[in-house]
Amino acid sequence: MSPIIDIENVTIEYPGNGARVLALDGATLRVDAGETVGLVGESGSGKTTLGLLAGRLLPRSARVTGGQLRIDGQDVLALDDQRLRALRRECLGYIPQDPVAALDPTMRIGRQLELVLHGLPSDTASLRHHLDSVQISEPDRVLRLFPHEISGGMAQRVMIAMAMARTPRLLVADEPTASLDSHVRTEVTKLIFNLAAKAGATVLWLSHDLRSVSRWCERVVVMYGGKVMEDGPAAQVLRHPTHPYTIALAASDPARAEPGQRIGTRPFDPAASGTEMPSAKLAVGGGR
Ligand SMILES: Nc1ncnc2c1ncn2[C@@H]1O[C@H](COP(=O)(O)OP(=O)(O)OP(=O)(O)O)[C@@H](O)[C@H]1O
Repeated sequence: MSPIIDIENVTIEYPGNGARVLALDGATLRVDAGETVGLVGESGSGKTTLGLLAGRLLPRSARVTGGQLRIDGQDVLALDDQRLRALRRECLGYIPQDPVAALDPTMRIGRQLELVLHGLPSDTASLRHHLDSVQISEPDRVLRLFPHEISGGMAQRVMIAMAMARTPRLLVADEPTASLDSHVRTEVTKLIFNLAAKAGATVLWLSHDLRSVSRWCERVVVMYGGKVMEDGPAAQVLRHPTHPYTIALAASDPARAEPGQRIGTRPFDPAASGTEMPSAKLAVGGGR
């Protein structure tokens, strides 16, 4: 059986100020169906870029300059628009970091959910059911509201409902609790993993929160400077890290971490370790 995510040596650049930013620098990752994978790494290490790549959801300015990508066996970079839309619809659920920005400000919540459900039952009872599944109270009222009329936490629950509405095979969640108050983070994290388990979805969980990763993910992948640095069972990677960056990372022991604790840039000094790994590499030669 082919892996659900098969990223091979992918390189992605963004135009920067006079130079290009190498966001992914030969990233390789294989994930089998049913796995729960925590993708961790400091800010700028390439997690979001890799998550967006899975659905070819990258901003227009991004340029894939090398490598191969298969999602659920399909060569995503070669798909035409129609097939790409079908892949996103049939296979992928995506929960973004910023739910409010991801919702269409001009459209009521109910209408946006209806569009996601295209081709599936989308009568009021069905819409209500999807909001119930993410524990939104008064779903009938919420269906009639515009995004600016709901809180950030509610918007994130709406995004979760949309991501799960078509029972995705792969759920990519990009720090979905980062914008939430600490007291609801645990609850929302549990909700997402429970819904994913019920749907039988593979989860790629992009996070700075080591505690949530160690609690919910069976496997941990550590990124640094656009590369995968370490990859293995969560308990092993976090308890017996081998790469200098992961050693520094795991020094902030997840068991002692506060809920929502972010992984900073503090722990690892590449110069001191003798390893050259700037976190966001600048490609030589200026813009393209
Ligand atoms: N739209 C963009 N335009 C230019 N550079 C970008 C863009 N998006 C990301 N980058 C750069 O690409 C590199 C990787 O960023 P990315 O957002 O993938 O990292 P990340 O690990 O997800 O960070 P964070 O944890 O802060 O979300 C960084 O240097 C970032 O500044």
